[in-house]
Amino acid sequence: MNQEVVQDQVEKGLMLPLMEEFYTIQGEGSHTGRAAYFIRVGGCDVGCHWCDVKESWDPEKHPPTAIDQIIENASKYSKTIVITGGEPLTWDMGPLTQGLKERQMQVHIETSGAYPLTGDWDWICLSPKKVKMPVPEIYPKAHELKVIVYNKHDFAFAKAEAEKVSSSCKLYIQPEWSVREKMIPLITDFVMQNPEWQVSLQTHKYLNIP
Ligand SMILES: C[S@@+](CC[C@H](N)C(=O)[O-])C[C@H]1O[C@@H](n2cnc3c(N)ncnc32)[C@H](O)[C@@H]1O
Ligand SMILES: Nc1nc2[nH]cc(C(=O)O)c2c(=O)[nH]1
Ligand code: SF4
Ligand SMILES: [Mg+2]
Repeated sequence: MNQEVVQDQVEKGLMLPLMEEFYTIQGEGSHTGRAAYFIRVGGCDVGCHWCDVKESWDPEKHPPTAIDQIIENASKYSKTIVITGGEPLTWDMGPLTQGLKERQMQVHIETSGAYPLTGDWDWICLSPKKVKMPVPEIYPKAHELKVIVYNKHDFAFAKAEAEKVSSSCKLYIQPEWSVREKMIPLITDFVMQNPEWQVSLQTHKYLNIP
C-alpha cells in the first residue's frame, strides 16, 4: 500500500499505528483485577514528564495496522478490550470501537481527554493532565476519573477536576510510580479525609505482568 493510501486510511481510523497488544489483567482503576486484552495505539503529544510509555509518543515508530486485523486478534482473547496508548483520541476511534462492539466486546478507553471524544465506549477512564487539559465535552461522559499524584499540588487539581464530572463518576487517586513511596501516605490521608475518592495502584507492576 502506498504512503498516501496508508495516510488516508489512518485519517479515517481504518488503520492505526499499533504499538503493542497483549492479554493481561487490568491493573488500575475501577476494573482492577479483571482480565482484558489491551490495544496500545502509538502517538501522543501531551508530554507528561513521568509518562511510563514514552516509547509510544512518536506514531512513526509504530506500524500502521488495519483495524480488521486488530479486531480479529482481540476477539481471540477476551470480551473486555482496553484501548490505550499513547493517546488513543489522537485518532478517530469510531471504526475500531464499532468493529469491536459488533463482536459483542466491552470496549474501555484509557485517555487524557486532550482531544475530542470519538468512538462508542462502554467505559471511559479519564486521566486529566495539567499540561494539556481535557476537552470540556468529555467530563460528563467519564465513568471514572483517575488523577495521578506526583506532588502535593495534585490533590487540589484532583478536587477541581472532580467538580467537572458527573455525580456517578468514580473518583480515583493513583500515585505516580516513581514517587509512590513518598506519596502513598499523603494519598491514604487524602482518601480518609475525602471518602468519595478511592486509591488506585498500578497493581500490574506489583504483579510483574504487562
Ligand atoms: C500511559 S497512559 C495512556 C492513556 C492516555 N494517554 C492517558 O494518559 O490516560 C495510561 C494510564 O497510565 C497512567 N500513567 C502513566 N504514567 C504513569 C506513571 N508514571 N505512574 C502512574 N500512572 C501513570 C496515565 O495517567 C493513564 O491513566
Ligand atoms: N495491566 C495493565 N493495566 C493497565 N491499565 C492501564 C494501563 C495503560 O497503560 O493504559 C495498563 C497497563 O499497561 N497494564
Ligand atoms: S497523556 Fe498518557 S501517554 Fe501521553 S504522555 Fe501523558 S501519560 Fe503518557
Ligand atoms: Mg500502563
